[in-house]
This record gives sequence, structure tokens and C-alpha cells, in this order.
Amino acid sequence: MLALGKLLELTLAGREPAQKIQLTVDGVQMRWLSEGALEVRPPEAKDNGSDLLLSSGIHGNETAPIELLDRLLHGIARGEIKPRSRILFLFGNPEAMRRGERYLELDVNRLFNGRHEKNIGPEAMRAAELEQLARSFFSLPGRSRLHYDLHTAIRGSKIEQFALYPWKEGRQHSRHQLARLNAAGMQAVLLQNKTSITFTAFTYEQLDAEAFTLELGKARPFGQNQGVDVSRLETRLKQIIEGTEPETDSLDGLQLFAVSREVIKHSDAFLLHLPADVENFSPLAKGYLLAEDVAKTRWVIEEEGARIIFPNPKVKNGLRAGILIVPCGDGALA
Ligand SMILES: O=C(O)CCC(=O)N[C@@H](CCC(=O)O)C(=O)O
Ligand SMILES: [Zn+2]
Repeated sequence: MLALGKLLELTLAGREPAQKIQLTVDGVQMRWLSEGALEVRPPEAKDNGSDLLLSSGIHGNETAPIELLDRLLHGIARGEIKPRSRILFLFGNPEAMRRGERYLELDVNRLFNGRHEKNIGPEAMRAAELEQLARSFFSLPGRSRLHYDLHTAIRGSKIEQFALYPWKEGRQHSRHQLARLNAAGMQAVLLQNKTSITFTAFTYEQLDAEAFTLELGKARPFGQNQGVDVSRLETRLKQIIEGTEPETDSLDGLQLFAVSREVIKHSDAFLLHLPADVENFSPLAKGYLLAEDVAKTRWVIEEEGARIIFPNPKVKNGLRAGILIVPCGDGALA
């Protein structure tokens, strides 16, 4: 296998490859751009005009998505997967990956869309670099742009695999993209309704990409992901890469949710009234006191059919400590 196919090994070892550009037997170019960043270019005659950004390791302890991208890269470097798309592979937070931690000082996935400029330290610099790498990758005109940012969650989930779809004023969520996600094994999609500071919010809002955060199961250390079944997503990604993706427009079985409210932690007095092992998508009854914070702030459930995802009272003050979601229809899709 070409040495650049071993991007994960290089990244975990903190090594820069001696040779930055390599060609596979089929003339596919692999180009190392920076730590944890590698571009794949099909030969011009094979290029189908689509650009695909695949990122993982934005949270360093979310290893199933990192292993999935590693397998795809190996397949390309060995000539077993024959790309017709340009691809940018990114491992988001290499130092956190080496330490097996979500982040060191700052959550990289809260540092996009300008937030890195208001912070200092390695993670703020990395977010700026990731923005630059994505901006440059998606700068070619007339090509389709797709970004999947792959994650696993801190806790178990009543719905194992789901996507979060960013939002931008004046732009409609795409039915075709949801059908694609359905075919890739996602069981639910959360349609956002405001701007955000995540990586996919940046590529969606600023780079005009279709962009999704994909949650694939529960976070576990490297080599312990047998319980995370990414086979349907992996098959679909190979098809997208090779330009052999079957057409689909079916949303059958896909559950759609809208954000009702984001629960923001304002102070150290924040209290979340949920068991530590509560699962994502757990239903919450109307009238339930979900959280309390400074100045007698109370979060009481008012919504019919409310559920909670990503509850986390340990986030830094000012950040999201959970999302309250409600079921929604597909009427607003383009
Ligand atoms: O399990 C959790 O609480 C977090 C899992 C995770 O990392 N999720 C992403 C979602 C990003 C988005 O909102 O699009 C995150 O919190 O960064
Ligand atoms: Zn994550």
C-alpha cells in the first residue's frame, strides 16, 4: 500500500511523510496537505465533478468514524476503491486522538464560524486551519459539494444512527440528501433552525456545501468498535466515491425532528435533572423540570413529544448542554 494511505498511522505518530504526493496504480493522486489532512484526486478523465469532504476525529475519542475513514483510505491507496470524486480526508483534532480524549482545552466543534478568532491555543488554531483546508478544497467552481463530519456520541441512544442538518437563512433542506442518508443507514435527521458554530455549520453556511454531522453510535477506544455497525454508511460512501451510487428518493422509515430549544449552560450553578446514563432521544413529559441555572432560570418542558439529545451538564459555561427536539414533517424540504 502507498505510504500516504497510512494517514492515520502518520497522524497518531505525529509524523510528516517524506513524500507528500503519491500516485496509485490507476493514476489517483494522494496529496498530504498538513497533519491529518489528505486530498485524493481521480485522474482527470475519470473525475465526475463531485467534491466530498470526509472528516472525523474532531473529537479525539470518537474512534469508530476514524477507523472507517482509515479503511476507505487504505482501499484507495491499494487501488481497491477507484475514486471518481475529489476527496478531502480530515482528522480533526490529532492531539486529542493521540490522547484518546474528546478535546484538550477547547471543543474544536464549537470553534467554527468565527469562534476560533475569539479564542487562543492549539484547538483554536486547528479550527482555523480546518476552515482554511475546507475553504480551499471547496473553491473549485461548478462542482457538487458534500461534507460528512463523522462522530460517535458520549451516551447510548434510542435511535442509534442519526444526522444533524445545519441551517442557513433562505436555504431549504434537501429531500434528495435526506434520501441519501436514509439509504446510508441513518434512522433520523435533526433539522436545525438557526446558525451554529460546528464544522458542518461552517461548510454549509459559508462554503455552500451540503453538510451533515453523522452520529454513528457510542464512543469507544480504538479497536473496540465491534458494536458500532457502519456497514451501510461505508457501502454508500464507497458508492459516492466511485460514482456508482444507486438513485433513491425514499424517506421511508426516516424520522425527522426539529430543534425546539437549545439548553444553554450559563453558570456553574447549572443543574440538569436527568440520570447520568440517560439515552439520547429519551422522551420528556410536559411539565418536567429539566434544568435549573443561576438567577432562578428554569427549563420546564412545554413541548408535546419532546425528546432530549446530547445532554451534558459538564460543558463550559455559555455552551449547549442539551438539545430539546420535537418530531416534524417533511413539508419544508426542497
Ligand atoms: O454525545 C454528545 O453529547 C456529543 C456527540 C457529538 O460530538 N455531537 C456533535 C454534534 C454536532 C452538531 O451539532 O452538528 C457535537 O456535539 O459536536
Ligand atoms: Zn463528536
